Amino acid sequence: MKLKIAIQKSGRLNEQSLKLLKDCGISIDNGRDQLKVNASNFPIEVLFLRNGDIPQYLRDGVVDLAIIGENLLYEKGEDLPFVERLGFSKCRVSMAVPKNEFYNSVDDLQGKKIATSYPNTVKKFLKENKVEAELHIISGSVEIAPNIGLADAICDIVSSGSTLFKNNLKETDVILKSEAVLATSPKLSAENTQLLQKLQFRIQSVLKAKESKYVLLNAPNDKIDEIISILPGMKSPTLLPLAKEGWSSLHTVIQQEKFWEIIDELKLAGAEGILVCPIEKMVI
Ligand SMILES: Nc1ncnc2c1ncn2[C@@H]1O[C@H](COP(=O)(O)OP(=O)(O)OP(=O)(O)O)[C@@H](O)[C@H]1O
Ligand SMILES: O=P(O)(O)OC[C@H]1O[C@H](OP(=O)(O)OP(=O)(O)O)[C@H](O)[C@@H]1O
Ligand SMILES: [Mg+2]
Repeated sequence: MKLKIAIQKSGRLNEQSLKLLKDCGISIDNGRDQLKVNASNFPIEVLFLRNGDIPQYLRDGVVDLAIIGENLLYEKGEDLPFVERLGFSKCRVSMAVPKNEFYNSVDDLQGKKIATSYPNTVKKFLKENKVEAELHIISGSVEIAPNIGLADAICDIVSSGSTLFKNNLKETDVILKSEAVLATSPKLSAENTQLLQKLQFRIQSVLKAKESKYVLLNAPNDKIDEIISILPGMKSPTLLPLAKEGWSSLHTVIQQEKFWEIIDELKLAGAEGILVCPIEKMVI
């Protein structure tokens, strides 16, 4: 009994997918050019594959799981389920046209030429908007297409927007937002579903820890109640007496994004020596 997980052989998702497995305590020693590796301490085999091939492998049950972009599921695997969002490789799939081109609405794409590596995504978008356009399917460097006269518009992945900017294009419509997900095969066996649950538990502990911070601070005892009222969602923080008479140390876990919102309030309320530490795993 062993799970087979596909991850991208090389490219945007490869490094962070491997890091996630490592953070889950799964050791894989992928020697150079090895396309199939067994973990030494978890019943899982990692297959390094081309991104675009992965949906079909999932469908056929050749692999049980895969780490892929949600956008690829939308393009090639709408029938395939996913069980976790993994929080990395966040991007969107968008339409774009030359910066100086007049663009009011999607109707302006009527009869135009659109270059893309994601034909099904574009077809769905055009159909929903009742627009007919001509597709040019290319496998990369899509943003160059309008500049070389190949197309009037493009549909591609946008993250920082710098590739669009450098190619004098403007984003006009966001078709979908995406991040890496853990997708599953519809043919997953009952035994492997159990293993998947084990893996998911580990992934959730890692993800939860990433979004949380362990905060320690010192404060005079008469300020502790006020400080606790500022801390979001805290039921019962740990309180320890300091050697200094009348002072305590307060320990708590808060969401990283909340921390910056409340730091000034904490200081104003009398908190001192505030330490913010990363959490490696969080088991709930
Ligand atoms: N600029 C980006 N920022 C964030 N995420 C991105 C970006 N570009 C791509 N992605 C995400 O990473 C995934 C993989 O992209 P990448 O360009 O590495 O591979 P690919 O060209 O789709 O596939 P292949 O493995 O066949 O080369 C995409 O499906 C998308 O979800
Ligand atoms: O908005 P940005 O931050 O500029 O990112 C978007 C770019 O990143 C991806 O290309 P990638 O570098 O993966 O090259 P590729 O075309 O070979 O896939 C995508 O295809 C865009 O071109
Ligand atoms: Mg790419």
